[in-house]
Amino acid sequence: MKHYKQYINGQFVDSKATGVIEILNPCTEEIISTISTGTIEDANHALEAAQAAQPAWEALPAIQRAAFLHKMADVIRENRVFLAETLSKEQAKVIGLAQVEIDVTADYFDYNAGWARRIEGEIIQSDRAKEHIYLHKVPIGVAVGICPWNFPFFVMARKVAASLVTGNTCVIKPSSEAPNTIMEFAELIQKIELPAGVLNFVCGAGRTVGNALSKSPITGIISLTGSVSAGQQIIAAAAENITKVSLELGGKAPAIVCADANLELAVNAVVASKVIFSGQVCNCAERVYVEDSIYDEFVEKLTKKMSEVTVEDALTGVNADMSSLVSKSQVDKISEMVEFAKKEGAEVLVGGKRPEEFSKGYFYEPTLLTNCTQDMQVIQEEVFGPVLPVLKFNTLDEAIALANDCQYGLTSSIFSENYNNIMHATNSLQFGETYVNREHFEAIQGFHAGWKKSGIGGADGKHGMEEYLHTRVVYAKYY
Ligand SMILES: NC(=O)C1=CN([C@@H]2O[C@H](COP(=O)(O)OP(=O)(O)OC[C@H]3O[C@@H](n4cnc5c(N)ncnc54)[C@H](O)[C@@H]3O)[C@@H](O)[C@H]2O)C=CC1
Ligand SMILES: O=C(O)[C@@H](O)[C@@H]1OC[C@H](O)[C@H]1O
Repeated sequence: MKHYKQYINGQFVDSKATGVIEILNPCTEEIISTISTGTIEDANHALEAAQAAQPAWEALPAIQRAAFLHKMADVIRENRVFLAETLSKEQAKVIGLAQVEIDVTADYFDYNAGWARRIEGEIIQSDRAKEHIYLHKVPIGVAVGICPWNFPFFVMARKVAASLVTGNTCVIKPSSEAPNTIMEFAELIQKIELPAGVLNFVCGAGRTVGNALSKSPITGIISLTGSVSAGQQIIAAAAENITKVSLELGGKAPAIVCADANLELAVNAVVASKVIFSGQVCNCAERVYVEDSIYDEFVEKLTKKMSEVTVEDALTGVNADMSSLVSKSQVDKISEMVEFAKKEGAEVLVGGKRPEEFSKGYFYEPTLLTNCTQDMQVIQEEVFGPVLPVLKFNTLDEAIALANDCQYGLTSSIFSENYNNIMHATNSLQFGETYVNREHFEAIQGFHAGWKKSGIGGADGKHGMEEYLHTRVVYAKYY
């Protein structure tokens, strides 16, 4: 069985930690690899390597830094099937979606390489004669990327590509639930001869390795994708040095379905927004508000569609819609939330339990709940699984108020054929993203950013790239 070492300063090295974390295939519960529990010394060693490598990396013309990103994209494409299988096995992502994640990640590196010639400053008119005010955009220094397990490979690229093209060096900490694909990538890119220390990968626990990366004075920016609780702990650790944070945390996305919506389209989009990666995505539809006059018809169609969702082994179920959840703790959490919702009065129309046909794995049935009320736990707290609660509304203003009654503010959607409804909703929903008549999923050239407890800062596009830049202002007086 493979043991992944730490990748620090251009070398694969053993951690001094004696403990290992076992990585399971969630569908079979078989141990497929191990990583080190990691140490604070590993984290500091990686940060020191990144710090030492940074001035020379920044000094390279951006177009030369971008050339390395294109090479990373090429390596991913050359190994696309192997990487997709690795990803599918370590986290139970259905193979089709795993392949999409790998392919989009290659595109992401190419896309970010495209910023090389577009990192632009400004020249501003001064109030003084013979003076120019220059705004320079400069790298922050060392970027730390702390990754989640749900889209581990893509999210790693989000942090690496934007930080490297802007002239930062980078330390990545993969999630201990799904480090394999990232660590295989670390091995595969050896052939591109990236200067040592520019990109480092340190595995280990969040509370030790992640914490050390977050509180070090070397770290210039910490980008986390993960839970609210990890975000809060990282803010506390970053407070010591007032280190910049960019946090993409949880979500509780509402989907609003108006009476004038195209119901077929709405049903398909809502289900797609729920079952992608078994509902374990921050974007996923977590609650649906349906206008009273179409409620029965919509729920009937939704029941049919949710009943048709197929659940299979991630690697062999080539056409499956979803597979196992990522871990025992995820399936236990979701089972408890559904049981609690039932106690609070919810009615289960589809699913509501672990499927009997799997003797191993952390599977949970696609689940549809009705008879829900706004104050229930399943409406207020993130489920992060294949559970869809449905509620009724009478007016659009009521639906918007219910949607906004939430601690999160990442994604949301509205289904309507009425331009005024759509404009009113998109202007009133307190969410970083609103999708109109389509499923919830962002584009690499957009800006993925949550409001409220969903985060600070954001990723993707021009604004995501600029997260990794400081502004230096020079007042240049001449005679
Ligand atoms: N927004 C998102 O994309 C994600 C949200 N989640 C939510 O979080 C829940 C728990 O999943 P976990 O894997 O435990 O997520 P988590 O938030 O604990 O882990 C995400 C990453 O943060 C690291 N981390 C955790 N605590 C840290 C700390 N104190 N300092 C520095 N790094 C730290 C972890 O090692 C991991 O690499 C899920 O049920 C889901 O609700 C989980 C993964 C992704
Ligand atoms: O769920 C999230 O927060 C992210 O991990 C997710 O990864 C791929 C999607 O594009 C992101 O929103």
